[in-house]
Amino acid sequence: MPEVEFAKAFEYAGDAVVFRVMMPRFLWKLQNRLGLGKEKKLIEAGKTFDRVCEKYIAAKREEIIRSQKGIDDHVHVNSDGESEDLLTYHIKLDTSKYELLDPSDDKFLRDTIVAIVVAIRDTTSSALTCFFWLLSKNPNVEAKIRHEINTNLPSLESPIWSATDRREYLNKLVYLHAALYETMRLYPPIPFERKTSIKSDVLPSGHKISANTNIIFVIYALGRMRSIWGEDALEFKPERWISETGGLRHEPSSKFFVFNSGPRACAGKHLAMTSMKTIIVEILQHYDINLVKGHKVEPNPRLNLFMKHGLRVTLTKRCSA
Ligand code: HEM
Repeated sequence: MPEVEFAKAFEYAGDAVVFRVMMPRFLWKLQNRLGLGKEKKLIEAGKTFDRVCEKYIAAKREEIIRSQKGIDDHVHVNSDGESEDLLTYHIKLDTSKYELLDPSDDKFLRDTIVAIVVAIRDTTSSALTCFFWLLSKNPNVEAKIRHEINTNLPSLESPIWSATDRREYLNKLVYLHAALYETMRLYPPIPFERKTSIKSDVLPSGHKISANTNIIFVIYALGRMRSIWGEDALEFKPERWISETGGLRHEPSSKFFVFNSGPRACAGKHLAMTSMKTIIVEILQHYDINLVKGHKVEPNPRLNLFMKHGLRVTLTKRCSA
C-alpha cells in the first residue's frame, strides 16, 4: 500500500500521545523543547495537519460561497442540514448557540477535522480488521452471519439501500451486532485510557487518590477478565451477547467499556455500529474473504489497537445466485 502522508501523521501523533501518557511530564516537555524523538515526529505531524486541513478548509469555504451565490448547486447542503458534510456543518455553525466556538477561525476547523478523523478512522478500521481476522478463524460464526444477512436482507438486486431503509434492515442483524461487540470485547480499538482526578477522591475499589492523579485503565484487560466475563472470557463467542429471547443482551457500559462510560462516553457509538455493519454486509454479500496463508497476525496495542503487519487477505468475488 502506498504511504499516505496525512495517515502517517496520525500514526506519529498517536505514538507521541502514548509516550506522553507513559512518561514523566518533564521528559516529553524537554524532548518537545529540543525537538527530539517522538515529540519531533509530533511537531512534524502538526505541520502536516495544518497544511492538509488548510487546503480542505479553503476549498470548502470557496464551495459554500459559490453555492450561496447560486454558481454551484452540487454542494451537499439542504435547508434542514440533513445531508450536510461535517466540515460544512462546522463552518456554518450557529454562533449564537455555541458562543465559544469560532467557525471563522481556521485553527478551530483544523482541530475539529483532526478530532473527527481520530475518533472515526482508526477505531472503526481497527474493529473491522479484527472482526475479519476472527471471522477467518471461526467459519461457523461467518456461516451464521451470512445466513442472518440472507434471511433478513432483500436480495442483492433489490435497491434497498436508501438511508431510511438501512437502519431498519441493519437492526435485524442481531448476531452480526453480537459478533462485532464480541470482537471489540477481546480487541478493543482503544485498548487503554488515562483519566486524571481534578480533586482527591475514593475509587469504587476503595483506593484513595489525591488530586492530579493519573489513572491508566486497560480496556484490553477488562474485556478478558474471568471475574467479569466468566470462565470462557478468552473465547470468541458472539452467543454471549444473545439473550434468551433472541435479542441483544444488554451489558452496562461500566462492564463493556469499549465505548467508555459516563458523560464522556463515545458520541459516535451508533454511527460506528451502523457504518461497520454496512461495510461488513457489503463485503460479505459480494466477496469471500480469506486470510493469506502464512501471514503473521499480531495485534499491536498503541493509541489504537493495530495489526502490526496489517491483515493480508484475498477477496474472491461471489457469484450472485
Ligand atoms: C468502533 C468504533 C469506536 C470506538 C471503539 C470508540 C470509542 C470511544 C472511546 C473509548 C471514547 C472515549 C475517549 C476518551 O475518553 O479518552 C470515545 C469518544 C468519542 N468518540 Fe468514539 N469510538 C468509535 C467510533 C466513533 C465514531 C464513528 C465517531 C463519530 C463521530 C466517534 C465520536 C466520538 C466522540 C465525538 C468522542 C468524544 C466524546 C466526548 O468526549 O464527549 N467515535 N470513543
